[in-house]
Amino acid sequence: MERMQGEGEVDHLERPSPLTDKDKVNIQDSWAKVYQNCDDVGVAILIRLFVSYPSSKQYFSKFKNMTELEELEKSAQLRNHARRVMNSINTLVENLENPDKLASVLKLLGKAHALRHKVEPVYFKFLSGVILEVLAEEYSDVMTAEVAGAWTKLLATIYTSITTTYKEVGWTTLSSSTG
Ligand code: HEM
Repeated sequence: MERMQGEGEVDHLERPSPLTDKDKVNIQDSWAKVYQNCDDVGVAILIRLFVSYPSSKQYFSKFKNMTELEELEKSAQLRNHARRVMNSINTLVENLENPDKLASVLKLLGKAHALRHKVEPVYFKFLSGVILEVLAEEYSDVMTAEVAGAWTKLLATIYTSITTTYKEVGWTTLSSSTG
């Protein structure tokens, strides 16, 4: 069953605080391990999103009607998006010291998802929660409370930046005008 919107577990994503130097090192070190299994982890994250929040499949023309897990796992569109998500996160992690680059990558992402793919911003919040969940499960040795805290901050920054871009491109007007 679809999880409820606005669950407490992801509420903290709305209150980002700046990354400390220690946070940056924690993110980079843990990501280096995760990124070694880029394809598998990316697919695991997206599958978890689509299983926990089935309505998130609506945006993907090729698998929006798929319900079988095995079928979903094989979808080229799912695997491509998994790779794109992982590569984008990799770019962000590589540029933690470069706020201008971070801002421009996030702005492009926000624009593409708002204007081209028309994804409701709440799905970015769901995806952030799912990323934290899957990393905690699959990399429990690496994801100490401190490391998880650093990731929570980064994901909160991503979410805030995406929602800011959505507002800039007029998403509020768009959704209220279409009911
Ligand atoms: C951290 C979060 C995310 C990242 C980094 C990300 C990244 C990307 C990238 C790089 C692309 C391809 C470039 C483009 O079209 O501009 C893309 C396409 C797309 N994204 Fe995302 N995405 C994220 C979250 C989401 C979410 C939450 C959804 C919907 C539930 C979504 C739906 C889509 C769709 C439908 C496409 C087009 C797919 C296609 O053409 O096959 N994305 N995403």
